Order: sequence, then structure tokens, then C-alpha cells
Amino acid sequence: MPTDPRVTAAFRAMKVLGIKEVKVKPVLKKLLKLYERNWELIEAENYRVLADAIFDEEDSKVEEQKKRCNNADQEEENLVHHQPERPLKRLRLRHQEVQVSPTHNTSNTMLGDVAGIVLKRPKLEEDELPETSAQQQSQKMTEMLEFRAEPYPISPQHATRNKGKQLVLSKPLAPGERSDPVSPVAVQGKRYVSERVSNALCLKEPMTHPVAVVLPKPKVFDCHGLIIPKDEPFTDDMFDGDMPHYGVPIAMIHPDPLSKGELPVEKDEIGKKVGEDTSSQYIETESRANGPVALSSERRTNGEFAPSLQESSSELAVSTLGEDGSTNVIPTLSGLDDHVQGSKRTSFDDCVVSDQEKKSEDPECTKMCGLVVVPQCEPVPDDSRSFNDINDVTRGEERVRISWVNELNSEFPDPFRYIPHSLVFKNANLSFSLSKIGDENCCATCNGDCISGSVPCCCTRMTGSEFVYSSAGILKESFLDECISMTRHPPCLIYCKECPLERVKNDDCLEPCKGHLKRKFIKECWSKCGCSKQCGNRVVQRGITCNLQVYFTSEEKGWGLRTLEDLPKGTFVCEYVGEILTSMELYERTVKTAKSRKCSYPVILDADWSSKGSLMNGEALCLDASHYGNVARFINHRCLDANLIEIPVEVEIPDHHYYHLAFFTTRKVKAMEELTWDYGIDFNDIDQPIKPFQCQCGSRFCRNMKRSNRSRYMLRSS
Ligand SMILES: C[S@@+](CC[C@H](N)C(=O)[O-])C[C@H]1O[C@@H](n2cnc3c(N)ncnc32)[C@H](O)[C@@H]1O
Repeated sequence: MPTDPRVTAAFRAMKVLGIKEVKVKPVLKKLLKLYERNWELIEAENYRVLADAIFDEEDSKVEEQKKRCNNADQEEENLVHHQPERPLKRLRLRHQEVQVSPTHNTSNTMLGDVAGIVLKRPKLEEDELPETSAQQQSQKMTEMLEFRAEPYPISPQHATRNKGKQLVLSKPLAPGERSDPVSPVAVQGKRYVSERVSNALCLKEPMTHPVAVVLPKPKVFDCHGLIIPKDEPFTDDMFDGDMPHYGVPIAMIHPDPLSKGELPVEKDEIGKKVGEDTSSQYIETESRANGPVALSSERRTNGEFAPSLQESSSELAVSTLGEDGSTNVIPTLSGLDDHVQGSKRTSFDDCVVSDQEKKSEDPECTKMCGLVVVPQCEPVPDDSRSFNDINDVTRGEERVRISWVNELNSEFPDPFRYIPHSLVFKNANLSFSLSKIGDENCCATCNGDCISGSVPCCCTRMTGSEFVYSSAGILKESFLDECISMTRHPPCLIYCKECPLERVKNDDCLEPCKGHLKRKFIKECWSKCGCSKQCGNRVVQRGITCNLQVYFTSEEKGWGLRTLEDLPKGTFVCEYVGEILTSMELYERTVKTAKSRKCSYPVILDADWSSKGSLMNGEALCLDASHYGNVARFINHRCLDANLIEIPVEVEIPDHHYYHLAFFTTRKVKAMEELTWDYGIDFNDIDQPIKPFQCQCGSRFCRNMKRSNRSRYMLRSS
């Protein structure tokens, strides 16, 4: 046993991750040498560097093994060349090769350079498997599961072997009925290497962000430190063809002792209880009898995490907990990296909600809050959510379960990480301070439910002193119609003098702005408001309550989203959630991955670029749901007469450089109808962030009609 307590602590931290001392020791030695015994760098973020280095070492071993297999394979091939009657052995070797390379890491050349660790990613041998075979399907599924970063072996009872058949669920569900298709899962009961903490880090640039505020160090419970997305999680070289090589998500939380179902925490206790669910889920039981909330409570019989009616008086908010048991506020993003050791990032709500904090209003401690969200509460082995929830794309992250089906072929959805709240990628600066939210931006003196009050509160200032939601939580028709008409007849466009989207291209000649849709904002009550969380002016922040399903469309659009229940006009469906990037980051990312990806998932938050302050130092913000996103990433485009409209919603940031993009139904939508929105793309513009596609929306207003016979990629000149 080592005597140095720091070594012991490192061993202990790795042990929690399931890594044995014998594996830790050599890597730790290397790192100590590399960092000239600067322990702080190694200890940062709960030994993230160390964990990654170990995992990389493991990967390199896999790689070496694979190389050996390749060599053997090559030899076999030579043999086969001369002895064509023996192809079977070759096939067997191929098969082995697939078996030994379940990890698809993101590469980290720097780490490889400095730590002497080979970091080449085992290449997915997808092409070499027989097309559409059950094996291929199971391999795909395996990758999907790996990407889900399950830290535990999958028990055979949790795994259903896919026989190549697809699940089918086509009948509309009655409200409250649970959509529960049997998903084909093919797993081998092996331990997935994806328990790795984060694989996108750069040893040469450790933690250089300035610390904005000093916060109490979050207490480390028996879960691991939260890993901050420090470096670009997905880079160009991570993609071979269409299939990204997902290793593990940049951010990941390890098993939490409690499941969501065990969260009945009284309001007063928020922030005081240890071990409560710190996932980003904003879980709230509602007491309003007939509001949207009550409706959603009913619907929650869909999901296994629906609180019972008895809980209806309690609010369940999630918080990070400080050493003293008080609620921590997540610092600015830049500061977060330095502060987050051992803590879990949580949702916006978690950042700032505690009454305690409201009272303190200490500028030091009225913390700069960053929109940093880590959604995952990884299941513990006996957690029933483990893998049998594969038919819930949200993986328990939403209040409702959302199944996926493919009635047409044997394709699976591409792997992605489900997050219920957006997550800052890297440079997007979303720091803001509660103390800077003035009275005009919140209704501090309200209490209870604002919309049932006799006088509209000041949160209605942007909407003509009227609440936009009805008492049933539905968008009022007058407001909705106005929003629709602003996008359709003809669209109200605003032009920037110097468009940030053009500036990022860094061309010699700055192209004129192509115009941005002017939109009406909704302002919801929030944390600094005096009203309760059951206030009717809080709809979007409560999350999805509709009964939805991801399905494979028949019109060559890939996957789509449909509703399994009738939705009245003005219903909130979901928010567009993804990684928050700057326009520059998005540009770089889309340029890099333009050719390799079939679908693209970016959205530009340009609703208010005309107003002062909506750009941060000229930088615009965007969302990208390619790798991290919620169910909105499946919503397909429809020209003009889509049944959803996206409306910007101000929740926490008054100056609109960041806002939530919420989808509401534009008309009554029947069960089983596909949900669509107008991406607002110009099919003649080859230079926009979303990759051009041949529109199959079927609308009689389709803007891509003329091109319908041209191939999908003809629009892009390159
Ligand atoms: C945000 S994703 C929507 C989900 C996507 N269909 C999937 O399978 O993941 C956008 C991509 O879907 C496809 N898509 C969306 N709407 C479409 C349409 N009307 N016609 C054809 N393809 C469409 C395009 O490939 C586009 O890049």
C-alpha cells in the first residue's frame, strides 16, 4: 500500500470507478513525471486526467490487440489467397475483431503524445459485416448502448437478443397508457468500456479558466466527480463515414444512490438533503387541479418516475449540495471547471433555486450561474431503469417515457446522448447573475400562481401585460396566431449590419446578412420570482408532458417524431435541447462534419439579434443536437404549414443572447400525426449550417419542389 495519502486518494478515486490499483499505478507514475509531481493537475475534476489516461491506456491495448488481429488477419488473407478453400477461418477472425473492439473512443492525440499512450481508436468494422445481418444490427445496438455509457455489466435478464426483427407499435395510445414497445437489444453481457469518465481532455492545457467566484467545495458523495466538457468531444477525425465513433460523452455522472422515484423532498428541504437525485431533471409535482400541471401529472402514469398524488404538495427541485449541506450554485462556466470537483452539474433550476440563496443575495454568493447541465444520473446495477428502458429514448430523463419504433426496416436511431436540458459545449459564455436580474425581469413580490392573480405580473411586460398561457397551460390563440403570422405571411426578417454567421466564415469579403426571423418572446416566471413553481406562467421549464414517439418515417426523412395523443392547438410539446455553441464553434463543427453526416441538427438562436446585448461580444449562440440532444432532434422539417412552431422563451437570461426554443402546436394535431416544424431553411442557400437535403415534406408549399428530382447532395457544390 502506498504511504503517500495523495496516492492513496488517487487509488481510492479510481477504485470507485472500478479500476484496480495495478492499472492505476503505472499510469499515475507517468502522469506524475509528466506533470513534475503537480498533484493539483492530477486531482482536478476528481482525477479526470488520471481516469482518462488509464482508459486510454486500456484502449491502446485494445488497439494493439486489434493490430495483432489485423496482422493475423493479413496472414490469413495471404493464406486465403493461396488456399481459397479455407475462407471460414478468415471469417472467424473478422468476427473476433468485431468482438474485441467495442470501444469507440474519441481520440486524444495530445494525451497520446505526452503520456506515451497510443490512442488510435479501434475502427468500427461495420462495412465488413454482412449487410443487414442480425450481427450487424446487434453490433449497432451495442454501439448505441455503449454510447449510453452504462457503467455496469448488462445482465442477461436485461438484455433481449435481437433476432433481426423490429419492434412495432402503431396503435395510438390512450392518454395515460404507456407506450412500451419491446426493443431489440443485443448485448453480450460484457462490461462496457464506456464507463470511462471523459475522453476529450488535453493534458497540455489543464484548467486555465479563471475562477469567477469562490464557492464552497461541493461534497463528494459516493458518486464520482462530474466531468466538465472541457474539450471538444467530437472532432472531425472521430467520424468515419456516417457513423460517429462515440466513446463516452464528455459529461457523465456516475451512479446515484437514489432513483428519481425516491425524491419526495419537501420544499423547505431543498438543498439540505444529501444524496438526492442530482440529475438535471426538474421534477416537480403539481397541485393545481386543472392546469397543465395536473394534466401532466396524469400523463406521468406513462413514466415510472411519476410522483404519486400524495406527493402533490411537494416540490422536487434538484440541487447540488455543498459540504455544509447547503445548495451550491453552479458558477460561471469558466469558473465551473475549477469548482466542480466532485460535484454534479445540474439544471438551470438547480443552479439558483434555493430560497436560502434568494434570501442571501450576497453578491459574492449570488453566484454567476452558468447553464451547465449534466443530465445523467447513471443507473445503479439494480436500478430497474438500466437497459430495459432501451425503449425509452429519454432513458428516464423526462417525465414521460418516449418510445421508438421502426415499422419499415431494421435501422436503429443513430447513437446520441439524451439530455433534457441544454449543455454548454465550450466557449459559449452564459454566465449571469441572479443579482443582476432586476425587478423588471422578475415578479419578486408575487406569490402562488401568477396567472390566476387579478393583475398580470411584470413578467408579462414583453407580451403586452398579458399572460400567453391559459390556465390549462395552453398557449393563447391570439398570441400563437401572431407568432405564426410573423413567420409565414410574409416572414418578418431582420438584417444585421455585420452578420455573425457570415463573420465566422472568415472570408475576405463579408457577405451581407441573409436575414433573421423576428419573433415574439415568451417570458416565463423563474427563480427570482416570488411565485411558486406551480405558477401557470412556467410551462416550458417543466419539460415534456405529451405522449410522443420517435418512429422511422416512410418518406425518406429518416426518423421523425409523432404524437400518440391528440394535442390541442397551442400545446407545448418540447424544447430544442442540445449543446450550446458559439456560431464559430458551430461553423467549425459543421464544416468538419459536413460530408460525414447524413442528418444535421443545428439551430441558431437568432431571434433577437436586433436588440442590444443579444450578442455577446459579437458572438452568437447556437444549439447543436447532433451528439447531445433531446427528442426535438427527431423533428423533421416541413415547409410553411408545419404543425409546430418554435417560439423563443426567456426563462433566466433577460438579454436574450440565450433563450429556450420551445415548440408549440400550430393547430390541433391528431394522435399518430408526425410533428414537424419549418426549419426556415432556404434550399437555394448552399452555405447554411444545416446540411442541404432534398425536402420530402409533402407540403404543397414546399420550397424545395423544383429540386425534388435532384440528388440529396447536389445542393452543396463541394
Ligand atoms: C433535425 S434532423 C431530424 C431527424 C432526422 N430525420 C433523423 O433521422 O435523425 C434533420 C435531418 O432530418 C432530415 N430531414 C428533416 N426534414 C426532412 C424533410 N422534410 N425531407 C427530407 N429529409 C428531412 C435531413 O437529413 C435533416 O438533416
